[in-house]
Amino acid sequence: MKVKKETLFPKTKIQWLWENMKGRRVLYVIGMLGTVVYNILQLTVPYYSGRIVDLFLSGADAWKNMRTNSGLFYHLLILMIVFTVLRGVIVYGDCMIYEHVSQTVLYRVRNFLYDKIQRQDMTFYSTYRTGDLMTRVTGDLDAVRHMVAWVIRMVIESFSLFGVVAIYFFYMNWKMALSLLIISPFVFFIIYLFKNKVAPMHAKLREKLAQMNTYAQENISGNRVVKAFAREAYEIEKFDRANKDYAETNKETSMVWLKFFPYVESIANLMPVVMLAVGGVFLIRGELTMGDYVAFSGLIWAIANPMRQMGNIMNEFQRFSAASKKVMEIYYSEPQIKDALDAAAHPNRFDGKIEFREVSFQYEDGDLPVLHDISFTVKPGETIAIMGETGCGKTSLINLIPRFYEPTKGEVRIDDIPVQNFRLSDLRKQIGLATQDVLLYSDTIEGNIAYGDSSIDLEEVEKFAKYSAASDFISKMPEGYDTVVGERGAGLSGGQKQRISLARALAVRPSILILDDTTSAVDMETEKQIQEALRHLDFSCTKVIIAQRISTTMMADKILVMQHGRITEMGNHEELMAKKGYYYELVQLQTGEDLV
Ligand SMILES: Nc1ncnc2c1ncn2[C@@H]1O[C@H](COP(=O)(O)OP(=O)(O)OP(=O)(O)O)[C@@H](O)[C@H]1O
Repeated sequence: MKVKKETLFPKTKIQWLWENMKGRRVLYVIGMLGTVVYNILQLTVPYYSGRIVDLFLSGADAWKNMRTNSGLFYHLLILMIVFTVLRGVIVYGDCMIYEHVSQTVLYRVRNFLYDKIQRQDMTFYSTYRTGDLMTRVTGDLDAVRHMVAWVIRMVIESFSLFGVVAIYFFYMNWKMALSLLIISPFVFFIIYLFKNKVAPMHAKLREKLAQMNTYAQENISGNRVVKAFAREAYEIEKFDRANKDYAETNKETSMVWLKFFPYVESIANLMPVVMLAVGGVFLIRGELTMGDYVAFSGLIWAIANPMRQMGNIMNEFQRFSAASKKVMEIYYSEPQIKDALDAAAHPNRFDGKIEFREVSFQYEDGDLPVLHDISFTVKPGETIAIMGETGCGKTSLINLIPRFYEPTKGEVRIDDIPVQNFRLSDLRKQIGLATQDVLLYSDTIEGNIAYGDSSIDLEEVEKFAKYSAASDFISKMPEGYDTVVGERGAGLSGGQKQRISLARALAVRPSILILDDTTSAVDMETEKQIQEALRHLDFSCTKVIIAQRISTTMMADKILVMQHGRITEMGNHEELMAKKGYYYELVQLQTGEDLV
């Protein structure tokens, strides 16, 4: 599949969030309503304070009221306390709701992404770097969680607080309210300008983080190469540069707000000044009671703080925007290679006939085709050997059998059925593959061999290890088949890893066995043993073997010689020797070295 960097998503970011809140939406709406409610309750303290001041502290009858109407005083005081406690309880419950829903979204999206990534095809893996993918499922996803848990809450909090208090201000004294609120549109304009500046910064920041994570991941997994070339200092410096770059971009992003902050802060700070000046005049003129003045000043923060908070919210919103785009890119990505809608189930073993019909192939990011008009047939149970100089297209050819890639022209058939007509799982279950680059899991040797079919018992594992000439060295290990091989099979030689990988491919009893230079690192004697074992497997199996050694190819029923993506010679050992072409020359060359 061609993974487009600029993808149009079927849903907006907020719709996508909403979709992933399924099952928790009602709870989330309750949370949002709770936010509005506890912000309304913010009014109660200044309201009751205002009334207490007017009735019992500053009014002309204050002292008299206190003596004759002390019940009301305590009543107001108790209500103030009750509402304060109630507000505290709602805030607590509300925080729990936001946290709970955000964790649910995080869990759901993370699982979904992992599932998506697992099902992607080869092009996806060559398009995305591991560090970048890791950033998407960790840092980017956390920005999404933060949106649900904090940003949305802050938006509701700021707007509801601002709105409720503005209405209350107008209710108390519209002239006073207007004087205070008239400057607020400037803040929105400043925030709008800020948004335009900070949005690209967050996109850049996110790329820098992915770059840094990629360096870290590559260095950790490639530590042996680093050590072999004594490049530790170089790698440390490279990471340091990426780290510094990230830190600088982070700083730059923060600085953007600092450019706008003084204006917003000045406007917010102007509020108490306006309050003092205009409120004072209104008090003197008798247009405002002392109680209302107290209520106004007790709530002035509720107008100023949302203004201050706005920058922060916009900043976090842009972070979410940059991160969610990256997450959604994976979320909505579809592999090109997937089951055809009419793919029929094929649970039985294949006979093992393989046919390439005028197959050409080019990688999507490649400039030129790597395979040209490849045609050949392998009968069930036969062994075909593919040879040719490095880069001539051998691996590309065998990758078309399990549909890791699709031919750009022509058709690959198994048992006379185009491979596209099988379900991918049915097709791949019937193929045992040992790749050039051996990757063993951090598991026991037994676990690694039984990876494709965990139902097989130790006895069978031992049998497959015998086929691949691995049983001798495994039994010499102190813990035998229980030996845990580290990440990438550390602690084993290249040839040992290859033999375990071969046993793993055989352990699924495949109808088609594909070996990509699997015995290149084993000695001649061991390779002979393996070839002999492969001829006497206790199940029928067509073998496709990429090999460079004549000792392997001469036993094959058919040999394909490839040059520059084309088949230049085809036949068995005797036929190709008689041709006196490239194969003959190779035999001459190797006979002097290997075959005596
Ligand atoms: N994922 C890829 N994307 C783009 N080009 C690729 C990719 N993999 C291989 N190629 C190119 O395709 C060509 C054939 O590569 P391939 O791995 O099939 O050769 P090979 O014969 O198996 O080589 P070797 O013997 O070294 O393993 C090479 O030119 C290689 O650069």
